[in-house]
Amino acid sequence: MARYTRLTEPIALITLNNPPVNALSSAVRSGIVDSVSQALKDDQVKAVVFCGENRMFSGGADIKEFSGSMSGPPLVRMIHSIEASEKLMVAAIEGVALGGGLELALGCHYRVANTKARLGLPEVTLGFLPGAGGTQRLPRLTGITAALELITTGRQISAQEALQLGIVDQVTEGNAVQAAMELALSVIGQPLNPRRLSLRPPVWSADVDSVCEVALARVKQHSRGAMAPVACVQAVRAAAMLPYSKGMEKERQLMDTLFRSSQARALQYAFFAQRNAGKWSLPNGARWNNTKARDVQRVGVIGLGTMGRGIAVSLVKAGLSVVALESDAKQLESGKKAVTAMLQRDAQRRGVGSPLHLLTFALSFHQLKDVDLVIEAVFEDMNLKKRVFSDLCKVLRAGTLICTNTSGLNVDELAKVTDRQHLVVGMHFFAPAHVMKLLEVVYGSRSSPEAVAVAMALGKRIQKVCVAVGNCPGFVGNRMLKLYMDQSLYLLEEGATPEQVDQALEEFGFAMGIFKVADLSGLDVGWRVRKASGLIGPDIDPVNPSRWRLGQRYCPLPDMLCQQGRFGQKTGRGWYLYNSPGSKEAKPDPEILNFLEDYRLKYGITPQRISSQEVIERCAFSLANEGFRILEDGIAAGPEDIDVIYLFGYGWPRHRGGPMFYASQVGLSVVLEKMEHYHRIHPDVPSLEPSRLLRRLVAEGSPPIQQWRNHIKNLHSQL
Ligand SMILES: CCCCCC/C=C/CC(=O)SCCNC(=O)CCNC(=O)[C@H](O)C(C)(C)COP(=O)(O)OP(=O)(O)OC[C@H]1O[C@@H](n2cnc3c(N)ncnc32)[C@H](O)[C@@H]1OP(=O)(O)O
Repeated sequence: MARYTRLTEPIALITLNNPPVNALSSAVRSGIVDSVSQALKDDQVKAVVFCGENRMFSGGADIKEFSGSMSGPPLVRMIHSIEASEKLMVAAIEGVALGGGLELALGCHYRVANTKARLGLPEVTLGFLPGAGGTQRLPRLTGITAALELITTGRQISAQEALQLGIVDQVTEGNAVQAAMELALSVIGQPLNPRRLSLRPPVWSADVDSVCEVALARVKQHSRGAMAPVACVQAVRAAAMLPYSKGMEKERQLMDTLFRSSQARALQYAFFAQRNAGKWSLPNGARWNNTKARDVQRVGVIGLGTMGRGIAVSLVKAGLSVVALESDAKQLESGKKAVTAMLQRDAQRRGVGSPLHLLTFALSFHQLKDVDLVIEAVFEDMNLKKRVFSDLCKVLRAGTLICTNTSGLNVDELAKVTDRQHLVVGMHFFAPAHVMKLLEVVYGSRSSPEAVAVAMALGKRIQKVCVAVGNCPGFVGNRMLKLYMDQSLYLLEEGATPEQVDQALEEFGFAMGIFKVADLSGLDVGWRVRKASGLIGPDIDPVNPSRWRLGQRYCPLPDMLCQQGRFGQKTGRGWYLYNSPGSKEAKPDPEILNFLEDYRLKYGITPQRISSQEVIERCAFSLANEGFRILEDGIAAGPEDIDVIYLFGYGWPRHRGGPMFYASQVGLSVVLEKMEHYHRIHPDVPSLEPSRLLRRLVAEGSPPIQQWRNHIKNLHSQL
């Protein structure tokens, strides 16, 4: 787990060996301690170089070990003894040095990095802080402003930036181990005390307090209830104010509180859930590791509206050739202008060359004849999409995949109009498609494993977090969203205001409440969908619309807003009021309060006082309850996939893990009890009825979320 090599020079090499990322597991730490002691005993050895197997220094502590009882040599003590050693210690950083990996390097007396290396202290993203001296040593190198930024965000930096900040002493284009050995030979014999960061005085400056205040305000605004970023600021402040040993004490105290917190558990769960999502499986047994994805180089994008533009930009940025098609010259011209501007801005920002040569604009389907895959991103209308699909089949080569960007239409129905049902899959992008990380890859009943593999690989290539899901109305994300939206609307009917619901959700950790999100997306989008699905029609009285449709409770409030031309931000009025159309700052609108009062009066609803707790329970538990139904239906492979979808597509606060994880943390029996309670009060809302799987899990003793898969009958995935 750590290999000791005695070189011909007076140098010993210690190689961390724990693929794939050389995580500092208990065995690796033991190996390091033994190797260091071997080097210290050898009189011929004057210096030690640390490196990682396969040109990967270290991805930090082994996150898998955090859920068990930690054994082996503690990281803090190990790093301390490396720093205190009388022999020269040099870190040769290639690949990544993250978390404990970077803390180990900070314990060395010198650091050399390859130009391609990336460094960072991402512990905050796992719910704690760099607790192996990172919060005390880094500020002593970089000063507190840079340390605060790096530690509270977990941002990874390039070797070049690390050099500018003083984190590494040298950057090399060549082999970092070789460069580290050369550096070691040139400094052997020089005094080590000035190189021991713990011996440096705190980088006190008169404005420590104000710098920390600013950082605290920033993290509080960004992280909405997450504890770790706040603790990171406190630890760095201690580095600036206290001697090293006292600062370390503070770091340990803060770490003790964070390490076993529910937030840390949620964030670590999210880390693995995100990685598990790539390990897709289909009901027929096909899986990520038994299906080959063929290469895709040229992609057609049909439709250059908001979604098509974002998709084209993502593809080009990843180095793929794109043929972007529109139906008329005017739309093509406006799409071309927008896509070109987006790509140019991005290239400028990243300081790279313009990739516009990868892009062709077209008006004729014939120009798609040589592409390997098409992503159709036309308007969300089944008939229009069907027309596009059948036209495509006339020009595409036999093996070309056809993907539809749809937020919920039936992929099987679309596939039926093609000559290649096995090559049709859904690709549900989220707006704006070049920014949002989530991609639901929807397999239909006829989609071949290869087609799913290709879509998943393409999604990964364009840096999306891809989740394979089955075909049902709304797939996973929007199927659940509908119930969440319904509950928020019922809460308005029953007495809440949009700001009250949004405030409760934002205090829970959502970046934006559901009504603000609705205003941002445009209320007309859902209105059109409801019209198309027959929920709104000529037989509905526009003045006194029915609150009962298709056999269940229905809230006509959003339709009534749309009738008034209140489409959200774009019209300057929606659930909130905006200074002007397109403006982003949402202000409570007294007109809406009057409108809600009149509405309740008209329908004889006596307004109730709705607590924030009820808002969260009805919204979050409804989401989880539908998630259980989705698992029973075999639409998602496991609870982790559902949570990943909510984390990356719907703004669910990461420190709460996702709706399924949240339900598991609150306790399944509590969720069941609450759902039974709300269903009793609202028998006209069938979705509030507890799902069968939730009942079964409670009856079977509420197993931990990692074991739910064993209790799901329809489940095909065995991670
Ligand atoms: C009071 C107690 C005191 C305890 C002190 C504890 C101190 C902790 C300090 C720390 O070091 S915490 C860990 C900090 N490190 C990180 O957060 C890094 C996490 N990893 C990454 O960011 C990435 O994985 C990567 C290293 C940049 C590599 O990215 P890449 O895209 O190339 O691969 P992945 O698919 O992400 O990962 C491959 C594989 O490796 C697993 N893995 C990655 N990092 C770790 C890790 N630190 N521990 C355990 N496992 C790790 C990952 O899960 C993948 O596994 P799979 O099975 O192949 O899916």
